[in-house]
Amino acid sequence: MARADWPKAVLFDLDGTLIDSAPDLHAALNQTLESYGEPPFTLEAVTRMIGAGVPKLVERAYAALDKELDPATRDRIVDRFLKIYEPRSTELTTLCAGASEVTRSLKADGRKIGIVTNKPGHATKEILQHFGLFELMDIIIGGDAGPPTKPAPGLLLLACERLGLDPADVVFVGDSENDVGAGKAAKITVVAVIGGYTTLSPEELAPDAAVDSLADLPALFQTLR
Ligand SMILES: O=C(O)COP(=O)(O)O
Ligand SMILES: [Mg+2]
Repeated sequence: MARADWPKAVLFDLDGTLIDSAPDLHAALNQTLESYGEPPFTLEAVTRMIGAGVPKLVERAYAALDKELDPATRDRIVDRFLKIYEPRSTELTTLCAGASEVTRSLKADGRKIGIVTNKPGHATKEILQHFGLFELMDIIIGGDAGPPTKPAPGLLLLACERLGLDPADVVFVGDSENDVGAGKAAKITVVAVIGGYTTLSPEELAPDAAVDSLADLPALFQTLR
């Protein structure tokens, strides 16, 4: 039987799914690297490093420079990166097509909506405020919320718990292998928006369903019910 109230909540990944944040992450990473005397990366190279949170972004940049970081040094670089990134996190960042419309229309339909991102919570909230999405969200879980980051299931499960919902009543929408992995581990239906920050093909990503654009989500939910 079709369940018009399913899904009860739609959780969204942030970077590469609702926002194109790579240009600001790229600029902030290069400024951080420059401050340590390291050379810059191209936007394309940095885009491939995004998706697993800031500590991994820093680790991946140094790995690409053939440098290993001890945890204390990495944490210092992460702190400097965040000091540079946070005040400029919406300078070049744009909303993905349909992000504002689809979140508003799902909410108007009576569904809960939220964000589950590996990006730290403070930067996440600032960015959502800037784009007028903060007030709309029923739940915002950042990468520093406590549980291990995606692809582990903990951030998604924390969102479900705080919403008081069973994972079976929730859909997660993301762009990368971290999102698909987390959704599957949490037993949450996971939809991939094609064209975000991943080097994998849709077949390799293997989500429960895929859409070319955020605007296709409401119609997809009808077919998944
Ligand atoms: O901060 C990141 O690297 C990724 O964040 P995301 O989980 O919103 O894609
Ligand atoms: Mg993402």
